[in-house]
Amino acid sequence: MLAEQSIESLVKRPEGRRALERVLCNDLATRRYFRSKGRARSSATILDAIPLGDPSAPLAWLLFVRVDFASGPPETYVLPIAFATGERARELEANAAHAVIAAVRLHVSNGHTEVIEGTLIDALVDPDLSNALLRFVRQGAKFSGARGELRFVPHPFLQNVPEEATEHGRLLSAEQSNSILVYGESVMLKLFRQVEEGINPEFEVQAFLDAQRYPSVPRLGGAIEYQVTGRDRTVLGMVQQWMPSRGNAFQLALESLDLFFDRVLADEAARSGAVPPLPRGTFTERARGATPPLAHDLLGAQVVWLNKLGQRTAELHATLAADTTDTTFGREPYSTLHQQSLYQAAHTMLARTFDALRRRARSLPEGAAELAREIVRREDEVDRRFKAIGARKVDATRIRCHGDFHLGQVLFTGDDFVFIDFEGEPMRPLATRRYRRTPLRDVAGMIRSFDYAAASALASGRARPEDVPVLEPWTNAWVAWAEAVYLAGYLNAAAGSEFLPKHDPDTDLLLDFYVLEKCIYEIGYELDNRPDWLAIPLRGLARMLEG
Ligand SMILES: Nc1ncnc2c1ncn2[C@@H]1O[C@H](COP(=O)(O)OP(=O)(O)O)[C@@H](O)[C@H]1O
Ligand SMILES: O=P(O)(O)O[C@H]1O[C@H](CO)[C@@H](O[C@H]2O[C@H](CO)[C@@H](O)[C@H](O)[C@H]2O)[C@H](O)[C@H]1O
Repeated sequence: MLAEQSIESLVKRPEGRRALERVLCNDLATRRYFRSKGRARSSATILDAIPLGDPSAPLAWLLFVRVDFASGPPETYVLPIAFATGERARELEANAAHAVIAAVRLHVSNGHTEVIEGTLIDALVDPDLSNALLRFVRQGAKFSGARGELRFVPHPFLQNVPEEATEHGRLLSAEQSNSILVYGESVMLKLFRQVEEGINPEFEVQAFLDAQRYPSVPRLGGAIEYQVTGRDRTVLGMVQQWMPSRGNAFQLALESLDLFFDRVLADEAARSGAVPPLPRGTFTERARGATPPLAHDLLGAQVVWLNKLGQRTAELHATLAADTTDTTFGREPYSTLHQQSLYQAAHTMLARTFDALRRRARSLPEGAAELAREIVRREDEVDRRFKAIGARKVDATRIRCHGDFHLGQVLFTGDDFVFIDFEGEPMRPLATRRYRRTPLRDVAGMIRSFDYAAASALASGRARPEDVPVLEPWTNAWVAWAEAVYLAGYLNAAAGSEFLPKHDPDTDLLLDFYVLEKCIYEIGYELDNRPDWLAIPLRGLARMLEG
């Protein structure tokens, strides 16, 4: 139990602070947003502590905590903390255990010493703080810590949303890379958990698309910035339009797959062992060929939405590729040097990921352990596939992209799609997430996502175990046709655009490289964050190596 005189002395007095730092060093590593779960931590240091609200009685403290590791660069996280006592503390311990950080005993002296026991919590679950945060943005509030200043900056969209419509903030979910507070039905605030000095790609791309009046993203409502004197400003959070939706496209795909499973199981031929032929050829050949009646039967109504998703993806890329005076956007040609560096980066990621698979072989979940053992033997084969990217000059264009494009980043409004989360892949350093790349990298991310949706639908337990062998070949066909229809929608809408390679073999080469690269990234991501999902990219990789 932590013991101090007040929360202020806990975060400021050297002894209190050191005890809190020891607690945080362990606590942070258990959070979904903590990036380097596989690295040995050496210590945590509170770099700054900013009182939120009236400095003499703050609602919460915003901590900047640097975590150091046995080797490699440190990481800094943002953590709003508050003290809960009595009924409130007990309620949180029972119903929101994820928000609890530590038990605290305060020895408060007001003439006599009073002992108050309570709980240190992640303050985002406190409705008073969530409501105050949006109020701070509306007011353009500023707060100071020992090192830096916190600034809340409103944008016009928020000024036009009446206060009554945003009265009650609620924390969306604890299981995200970042934390989201939703206010009524119209506004949300996202707090980025990892602080990296430099420009935040999500805010930057969102602001660019907002300025271009691009319709398929939420409007930007404001920002939360932090600045240490003499250093670059860091965006810690942003306010955005909340888009009412029927869920994300991953959920939509799962619903479609459920219906699809019913159709397959109702089919006599399928039940007696008939398997569908898989489409042949390269990515572009499959997409450019006519969609056969079988694919229409398999996909049902999804043909329409997959095609539209492809079209909307191309429109997003066309906006990101637009002529602009902003030198961090716009187009750049491919060069052999760039192609070589793509190979080097993929080679390094492959080696690091496969090393981690080997190191953790004993602790892998049952379904993944055997697959992992087999796949690590094929490292050279994967590496050779990556090497193809440098074998000849590719005639392609690089632009700023979404960066971590998958079905979960697409909201389905009922008849259309909205794109969110332009942060890039959270496992990569900030600077590399801002590079210009071929937009086919986003397309490759989406292609991988069809495989994820199909694999998780099969593993969801909805299908009876004895039906899984019947469903498997049909599910593979669903994935192949979903890919082809999505890509057809993309290629048609992007035809003639400068961001699309002029020649299909170049498109195929880039897609092949990036689908493989995403799959290796996913292995690393699942290993660190969701080992129960690890079998999905491992199987995906095995299939790619067969194909
Ligand atoms: N502007 C928005 N409108 C409606 N829902 C949203 C919006 N932004 C995010 N969400 C919801 O929050 C979830 C997590 O958002 P996301 O930006 O992907 O967070 P993270 O950065 O933590 O990955 C999304 O899957 C979606 O359900
Ligand atoms: O959504 P984030 O920005 O946090 O992205 C990370 O987490 C994703 C999972 O939440 C992960 O996506 C992988 O799982 C998805 C299903 O949950 C699937 O749709 C994606 O295709 C698959 O890559 C993403 O890779 C990671 O960066």
